[in-house]
Amino acid sequence: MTVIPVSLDDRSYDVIVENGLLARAAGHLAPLSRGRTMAIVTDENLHPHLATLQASLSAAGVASESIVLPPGEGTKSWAMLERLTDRLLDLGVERGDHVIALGGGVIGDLVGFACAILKRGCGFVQIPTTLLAQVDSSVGGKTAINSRAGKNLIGAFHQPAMVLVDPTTLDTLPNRQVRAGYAEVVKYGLIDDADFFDWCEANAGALLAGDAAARSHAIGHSIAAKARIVGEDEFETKGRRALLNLGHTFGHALEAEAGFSDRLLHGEGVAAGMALAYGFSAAQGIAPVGDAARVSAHLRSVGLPDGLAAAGSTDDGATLVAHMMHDKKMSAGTLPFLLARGIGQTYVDKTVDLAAVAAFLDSQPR
Ligand SMILES: NC(=O)c1ccc[n+]([C@@H]2O[C@H](COP(=O)([O-])OP(=O)(O)OC[C@H]3O[C@@H](n4cnc5c(N)ncnc54)[C@H](O)[C@@H]3O)[C@@H](O)[C@H]2O)c1
Ligand SMILES: O=C(O)C(=O)C[C@@H](O)[C@H](O)[C@H](O)COP(=O)(O)O
Ligand SMILES: [Zn+2]
Repeated sequence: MTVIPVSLDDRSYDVIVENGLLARAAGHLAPLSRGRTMAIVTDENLHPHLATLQASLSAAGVASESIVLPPGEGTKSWAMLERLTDRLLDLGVERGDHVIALGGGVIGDLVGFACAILKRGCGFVQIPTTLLAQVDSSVGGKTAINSRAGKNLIGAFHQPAMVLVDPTTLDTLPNRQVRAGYAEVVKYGLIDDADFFDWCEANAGALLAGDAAARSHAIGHSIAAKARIVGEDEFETKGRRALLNLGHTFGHALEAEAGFSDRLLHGEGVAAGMALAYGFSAAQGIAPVGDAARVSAHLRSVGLPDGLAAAGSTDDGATLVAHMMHDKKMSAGTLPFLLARGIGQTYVDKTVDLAAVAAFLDSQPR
C-alpha cells in the first residue's frame, strides 16, 4: 500500500493506492459513515466495480444507495447536476455525510461539485477508476460541470476527504481511455520533470499494455507530483497550479470544437494541446525545435493526437482562439499561456500575443 498525503491545512487528506483496494474499501469508508447509509454515485459502465464496492460495504455492515448516471462528458451538465442533487436530497444526505464518487473524471468532477453546493457543502470521497482520474482528476479538489460557453466554467474548489485508488480497476478500461489518461501522466514530465519524461518514453509501451509495475510507478509518481503542486497553490493564485494546465488552453478549445463529445476525449485534447504548446514555444524561439519534435513523436508513438490534424480540428486559428477567451486563467483581458523552454521546463507566459497564436494555428497541417 502507498499513502500519498495531500497537505492543505485543515483540508488535508490521503491518497491511498493499493491493488485490490476496492474490495477492501469499507475498511476506510466505514469510519466516515457515522452509522448512516452512504450514497455511491457512478456511471452505467461501472457495474462490476460498483458490485465490488457494495459487497465490501455490506460485509462491513454499512448500508449504501447507488445512483447510476449515463457515461460520457455530457454528464458534466446542469441537467445531470440537478438530477444528482435532487436524488442526494431525497436520500437525506447531510453536511456531515460523505458521498462516494466511483468512476472517471466525469463522475468525480460532477459529484465533487454537487457536494460543494449541497446544503452549502457536504463531504465526499473519490474512488477513481480511469487512469486519468487516478493520476489527476481525483486529487486536488477542482470540481466542475461544463456550460454552453465552455469547459469546466461552473465549478468550485472542494477537496475530497480521501482518495482510494485501486489500479486493478483499470483492467476493464478500454484502451482508448487508458491512452487518453496517459496524456496527463506525460504532462507531469513535461511540466518540470525531464527524468520522468525519459521514463515515459522508455516505459509507455509496458504501461499501456497493462504491466502492473509500470502502471504502479506511473500512478504513484503522478499523484505525488500533483499533490506537491496542489499543496503549493491550492486555489491557482500563485502561478504554480497553473502549470497543471499545460496543453489545456489549446485542448479545451479543441474539446469545445468537438462539442464535448467522444469525438475527442479530454486526454486526447490535452495531448494535442501539449504538442501545440511545445510547437508554439519552438516557433517563437523559446524551446529547441528538437524538444518539440520529441514531444510530438512520443505522443504519436502511443497513438495520441500530436496536433490539430490528428485531433480532427477543422476550425481556423481565430475560431479556436475565440474558444480560449473563456479560459479561467484570463486576467484583465490577458490570457496567460503555458509555454516551455524545453522538456520539463514549462512556465506561465503572460505576454503571448493571441494574433500570433491564431497565425501559428493557421500554419499547422490539418
Ligand atoms: N478535476 C480535475 O482536476 C480534472 C483533471 C483532469 C481531467 N478532469 C476531467 O475529467 C474528465 C475526463 O475523465 P475520464 O477521462 O476519466 O473520463 P470519464 O469519466 O468519461 O471515463 C471514461 C469512460 O470510461 C468508463 N469507465 C470508467 N472507469 C472504467 C473502468 N474501470 N472500466 C471500464 N470503463 C470505465 C466511463 O464510463 C467512461 O465511459 C473530463 O471532464 C476532464 O475535464 C478533471
Ligand atoms: O488540477 C488542476 O489544476 C488541473 O489543471 C488539472 C487538469 O488536468 C484538469 O483538466 C483541470 O480540470 C483543468 O482545469 P481548468 O481550471 O482549466 O478547468
Ligand atoms: Zn486535464
